[in-house]
Amino acid sequence: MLALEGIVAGSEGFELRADLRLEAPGRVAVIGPSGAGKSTMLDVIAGFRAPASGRVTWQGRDLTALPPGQRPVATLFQDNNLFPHLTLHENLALALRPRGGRLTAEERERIAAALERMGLSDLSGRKPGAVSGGQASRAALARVTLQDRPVMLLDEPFAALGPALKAEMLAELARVAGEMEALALLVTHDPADARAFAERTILVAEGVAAPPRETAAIFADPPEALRAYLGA
Ligand SMILES: Nc1ncnc2c1ncn2[C@@H]1O[C@H](COP(=O)(O)OP(=O)(O)OP(=O)(O)O)[C@@H](O)[C@H]1O
Repeated sequence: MLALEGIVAGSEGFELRADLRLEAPGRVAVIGPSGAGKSTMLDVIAGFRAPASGRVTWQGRDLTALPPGQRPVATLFQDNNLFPHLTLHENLALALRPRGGRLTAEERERIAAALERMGLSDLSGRKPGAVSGGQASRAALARVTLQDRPVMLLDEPFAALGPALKAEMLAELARVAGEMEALALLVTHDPADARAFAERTILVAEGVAAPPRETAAIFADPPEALRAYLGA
């Protein structure tokens, strides 16, 4: 269980409040208007932003004071975080050895397996600029899975892809999150993504991240803020 307890966070002139619990494993969408605070909430969970008050706990353990690298959290953002000057294999190696250094045989095997699972074995020596957008997205996803953390935060990771490829990547993400028994939080602007991917959905609007509701239920009977956002 990941819990945000009495969280207040933000920057000048903006405040987000969150009081909610998320059962793990699970797939959760985070939806709401631009500037509502979706990324702020993810930053608080990842440890990139300290809340003004409240705490973040995982399985009852207080994470609030821990730096990002010591949290059980892996993140994937829209620009997919791959280093352009490194090959796909080297990018994945960094997930295991952030400070560089020689890989062990076991680490090499894990990287090879992660690339294979994403159908990228033949492309491991290429740089991100020399593969397609979908292949780069798959490599970024492989990198997140290698980190092997039970909480995965995904901030519009596939927004740059076309609809068919995005649907394929969401299915892939659902599959790996299931295999890893992870809690996956997906920020998206597209209600179809939430419907396709998430069992539960958090609405972030008017300065509040609401407790998650069943995705089908929240879209069947949207609260006013979601109705306004959807233009319904
Ligand atoms: N580094 C920053 N400095 C100052 N204000 C910021 C900063 N980052 C975000 N904000 C403000 O905080 C508020 C919430 O931003 P946030 O990025 O969390 O929203 P969001 O819901 O993720 O938006 P989007 O859907 O557009 O990505 C916004 O009003 C934004 O302008």
